[in-house]
Amino acid sequence: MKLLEGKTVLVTGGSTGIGRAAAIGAAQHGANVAINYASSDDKAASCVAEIEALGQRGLAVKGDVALPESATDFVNKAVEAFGRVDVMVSNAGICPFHAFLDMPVETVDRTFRVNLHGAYYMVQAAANQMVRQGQGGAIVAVSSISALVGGEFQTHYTPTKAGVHSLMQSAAIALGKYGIRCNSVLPGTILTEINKEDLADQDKRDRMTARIPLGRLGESEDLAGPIVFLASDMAAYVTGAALLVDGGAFVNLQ
Ligand SMILES: NC(=O)C1=CN([C@@H]2O[C@H](COP(=O)(O)OP(=O)(O)OC[C@H]3O[C@@H](n4cnc5c(N)ncnc54)[C@H](OP(=O)(O)O)[C@@H]3O)[C@@H](O)[C@H]2O)C=CC1
Ligand SMILES: C[C@H](O)[C@@H]1OC(=O)[C@H](O)[C@@H]1O
Repeated sequence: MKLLEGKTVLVTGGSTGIGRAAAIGAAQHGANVAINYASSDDKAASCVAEIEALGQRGLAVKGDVALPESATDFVNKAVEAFGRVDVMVSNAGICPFHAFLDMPVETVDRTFRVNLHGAYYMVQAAANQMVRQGQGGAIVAVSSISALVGGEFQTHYTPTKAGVHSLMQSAAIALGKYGIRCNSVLPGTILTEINKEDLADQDKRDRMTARIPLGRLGESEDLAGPIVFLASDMAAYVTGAALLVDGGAFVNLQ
């Protein structure tokens, strides 16, 4: 059964990792998909090619999510190409690992702007388009297990993920009257570009893996199903929810 037949899905940070897996998952479920990305032209083009190979329409729009104008530009270009927006997956994010006491101001500022401000502008732009269309919609934000727990080298990052989680809760209230559902996924540790360097440390990798009841770190594709589900009518009565997708890591205290 295809869950997103005929829908238009927008994904920020769709060139690689979780965003790319979400974009391909949406196309496999019958959606036309527009992706935003920051700089990886070749990877964005190859994602569009993969969407088109699935028989769907694809579009890549370059833009820094930290800038409010990137959000309106992304939504406008998607509407120009596909006529409407049914789903926004707000996913783009960065995590430049760094110690707390000497954290550069620029690193804090950039991480907040990309991860939190970026999500805010994208969600707002998509919601305005959905309200104009008058037929509801679905917004799925990629938050993190890090919205709930800390990280020594992520003091600038975990607050942004808690912020994204909170944004989805407040947006669910603000947008419910328009039939727009807002939910977040909370991935655990997923093997992508964002943590390639950090997880090159085999000791850390082994420690992270040992905490996971399902016995392995996640792959980007592990997020595709949960994101497609929350975006689809199968989740018609789900809003303001947060779905952990972490192999059980969060609950594994002892
Ligand atoms: N991997 C993990 O363990 C976890 C990841 N997450 C979250 O998942 C999301 C995706 O991360 P992940 O797939 O792992 O990372 P990747 O580094 O693989 O992908 C990041 C994506 O975001 C895009 N991006 C980065 N900065 C910007 C920007 N300023 N404007 C627009 N696009 C941007 C990148 O585009 P480009 O390629 O062009 O730079 C790329 O498409 C993030 O929000 C992250 O916080 C949450 C929990 C765990
Ligand atoms: C990038 C990290 O490996 C990853 O990001 C998160 O949000 C997870 O908590 C992991 O720490």
